Amino acid sequence: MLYGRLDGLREQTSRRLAAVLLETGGTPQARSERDTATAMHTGHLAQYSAVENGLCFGRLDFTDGQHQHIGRLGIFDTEGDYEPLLMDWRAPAARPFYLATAANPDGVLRRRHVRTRRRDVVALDDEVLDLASAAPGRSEGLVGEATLLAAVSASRTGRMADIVATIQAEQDKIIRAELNGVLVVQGGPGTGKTAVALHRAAYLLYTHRRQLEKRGVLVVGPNATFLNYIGQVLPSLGETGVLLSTVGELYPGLKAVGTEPAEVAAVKGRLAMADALAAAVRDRQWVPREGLDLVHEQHELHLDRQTCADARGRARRSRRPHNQARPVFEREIIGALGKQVARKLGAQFLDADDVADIRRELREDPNVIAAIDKLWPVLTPEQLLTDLFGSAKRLGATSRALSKQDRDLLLREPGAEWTPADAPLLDEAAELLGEDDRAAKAAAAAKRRRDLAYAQGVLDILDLQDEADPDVLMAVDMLDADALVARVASGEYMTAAERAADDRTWTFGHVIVDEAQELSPMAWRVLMRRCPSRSMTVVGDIAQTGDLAGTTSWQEVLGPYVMNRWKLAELTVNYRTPSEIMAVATEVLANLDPSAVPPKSVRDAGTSPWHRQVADGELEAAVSAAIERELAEIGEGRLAVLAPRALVDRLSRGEEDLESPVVVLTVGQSKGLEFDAVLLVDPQGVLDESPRGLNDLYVALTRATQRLGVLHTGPLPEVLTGLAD
Ligand SMILES: Nc1ncnc2c1ncn2[C@@H]1O[C@H](COP(=O)(O)OP(=O)(O)OP(=O)(O)O)[C@@H](O)[C@H]1O
Repeated sequence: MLYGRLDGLREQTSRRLAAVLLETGGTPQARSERDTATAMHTGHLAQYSAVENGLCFGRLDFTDGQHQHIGRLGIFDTEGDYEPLLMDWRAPAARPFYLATAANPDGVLRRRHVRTRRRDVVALDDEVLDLASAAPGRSEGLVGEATLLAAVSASRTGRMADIVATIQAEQDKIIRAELNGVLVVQGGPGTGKTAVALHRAAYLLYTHRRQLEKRGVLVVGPNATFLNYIGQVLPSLGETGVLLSTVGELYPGLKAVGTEPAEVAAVKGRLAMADALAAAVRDRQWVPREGLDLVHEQHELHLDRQTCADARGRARRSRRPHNQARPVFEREIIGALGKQVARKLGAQFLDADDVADIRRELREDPNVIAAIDKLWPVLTPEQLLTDLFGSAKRLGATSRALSKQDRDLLLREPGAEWTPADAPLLDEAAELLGEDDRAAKAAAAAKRRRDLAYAQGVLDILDLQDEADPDVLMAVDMLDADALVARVASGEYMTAAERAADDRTWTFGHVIVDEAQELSPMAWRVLMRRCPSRSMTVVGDIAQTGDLAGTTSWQEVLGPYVMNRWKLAELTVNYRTPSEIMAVATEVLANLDPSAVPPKSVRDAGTSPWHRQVADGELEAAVSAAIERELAEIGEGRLAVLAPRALVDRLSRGEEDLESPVVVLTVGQSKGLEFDAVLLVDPQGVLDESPRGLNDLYVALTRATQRLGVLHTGPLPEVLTGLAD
């Protein structure tokens, strides 16, 4: 019945969309309403196809004899009295589905989980919430245990799936937490932090749609692979208005593909870089000790040191960003030069118009422009950083913020590719420099003239073609070039997320940060600029911090922005890693932080993780053999080989992505991901590779949902002695 309704909705919306698209003409307001209707119907159609799988996944039977079905979207009985036939999982009335327990049934008599494949029901799991089943020790507070265990034990596909059918109570509280303020979600590996973050985005958009639709929601992840891994979840929940991005991609157009030593990235991530960049900008506002000579139309002119210093002082006191302060500087310099020229011509013979002419000629003289460019150059963020990192002398100007050692680390060959750690610096530089928007405005005006000419051309052609029948109303009768350009340029068809992706200064209604422990202080500055309302969800695990610039304390990163006004929520149950593997990982965690409490696994795998020592020359062969054995064990699933960077190329098996049966990755690349089986090669190498080697080892051990094997050539690191030979 519900699928029948869904088909009906789809058909009705298609018809409405077709009708709107056929309409033409009308007032500008009618046109704008039409555009809104088009966007709305298109959005609904996308949502209807997104919810096709698992449309209805639950049913609640209440003690008063009523019942309610729960699903991916709300469907109402439009013929009768508008009763909900299917309740959206995000609606308040659906909450008991996630929260009711035998001890606290909230009017629920029975909770049913419905599992479907395509449009067929394949399984039902019922929980009767009566006192008999509330006996202690029966289940550990898990809701819908059978369905949950089926979900967590299923083979992985290489893409993350949504968890709407089995959200657990501690997760539900976070997903539905209030919109405002900063909420930190701390939880061990596999506790569903990523899943919770994404479902929270869907929940917030549903509950605060009016508030959030305009500014959009941003979800930040650590790298493109991870974003690819989680990319399907929100569409499967029917939400398309969320921008998924790395911090680097928030700087439009940047391809941060370069690599660099971890220590260099660590320096770039430090807060001191903000002061260093401010100093680097000031350093470009030059006052030459001997002044500057220049020639203007046969007049030999001289800008003395004091004149330059005064002009610089004026421009700085304007408190505008560097490029926007340049017109102030220019006005001062032109004024000073104008006086010199006037004196040479005989000031007493000149009137105000002559003086204005002199100034204009000065402003247009390439020699004068070149002189001003030397003293106060217009700079792009890219130029500023390239010049700074390419010169020990320029780096010297930052010595108040950076030590000699830091500056030596930053020095690099010109032409090097941008790295992820450069992205927050470019963004910071863009803030300090501002845009000299005179050029941009002129370019925009020129573009508009071209667009208008083009639009007129299009309309002329349409007009010519239709000359045959003067009685038929044509596009040209209703649309002039102006309106055509406005319609295309207004971006009315774009969602907030699409517009935000191209705009460095866009501010979001809510920002969700995943793997937040990895972000450097400079990256936090970027995110805070994008979220002045400080409505944020910050998700991570400080025991998994691998980046040297990353954090080991939430207060440390958030304090500068919200002091202690942030809330902490914790997740304690591990849905990914079986207890046998978690026992090994717990040993590592205890070495990392003796006070840390490991998350509790929901299930046993029934097999023990293993290790094997092999001779160095036989490593490749041993890895291949182990891959074959493990693949035979996991059948449909995915396997990852995790190794130190130095070994990854040696072990790589050619083209592969997350959906391949086997991938070879560094531990850093595997962060946030999961696989049915994991082969960890050379754990000692992982430990030696970074000062945060223990954290990396902890991450590597907690990626598997079923099986874990460790291959090593040297002795087994002491923290892993719990493994079976
Ligand atoms: N309530 C749930 N029902 C079903 N599966 C769940 C639930 N919660 C989490 N999972 C599953 O557990 C796995 C781990 O979740 P997720 O990747 O969100 O954890 P995480 O806390 O982000 O882990 P890490 O810190 O290691 O990145 C995923 O496969 C997720 O689908």
